[in-house]
Amino acid sequence: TGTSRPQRMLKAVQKNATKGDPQSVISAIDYYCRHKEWAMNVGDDKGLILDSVLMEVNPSTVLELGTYCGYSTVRIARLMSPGSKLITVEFNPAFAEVARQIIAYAGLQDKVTLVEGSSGDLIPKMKERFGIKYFDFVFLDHWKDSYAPDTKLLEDCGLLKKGTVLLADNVICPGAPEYLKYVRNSPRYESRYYKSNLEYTKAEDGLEKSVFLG
Ligand SMILES: Oc1cc(-c2ccc(F)cc2)cc2cccnc12
Ligand SMILES: [Mg+2]
Repeated sequence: TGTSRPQRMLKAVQKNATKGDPQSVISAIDYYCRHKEWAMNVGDDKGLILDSVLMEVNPSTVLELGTYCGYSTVRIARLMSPGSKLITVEFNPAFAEVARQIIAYAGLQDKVTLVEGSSGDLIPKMKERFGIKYFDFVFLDHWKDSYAPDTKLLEDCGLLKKGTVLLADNVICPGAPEYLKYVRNSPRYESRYYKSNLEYTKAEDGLEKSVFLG
């Protein structure tokens, strides 16, 4: 066998980015994925929308579902205020291992708690394990058919408060139709679609921002 795509991405970061400089880590991954081999990071186009929505919220607590290699973890954590906390959940241990190293290379390990496991199992444990009362911001970027059930689970576990912002990746490609139906038809959310491109391609994709109304 040999190296995996995530391992090659990590090598590209170690070669081309500056330790402790999150922006250089982001640029190194974007360059690698645009010019060497595609990978399923949120990417630079949708990443700019993620940045602006995140800055608008300025959250104290963030939940990310789907870490992959940590690209969006770095994008989010680099913009978070001192003392704020990001919990990121990854099911795949090989992805988690690479993500830990990329997050540490960016120097953001103090803001980030990476938890390995299934979101469905971990969400009910957030309060007891991490002392989380509410999440101010949730980035959904894991398996698309988990978006809706995990959102309902966050509601049922009392982890959303009035004003919590959910931002979901890939609502067009690969698509999350059940999730869109749920947040767009529920009186408990105010949703809007940000049209963009599938990472590193010309295909359409976009982000859905949904504000929990309590
Ligand atoms: O941003 C993403 C993109 C894709 C994707 C894979 C193959 C395609 F041909 C198109 C899109 C999958 C994801 C799975 C989980 C989280 N994000 C993803
Ligand atoms: Mg994605």
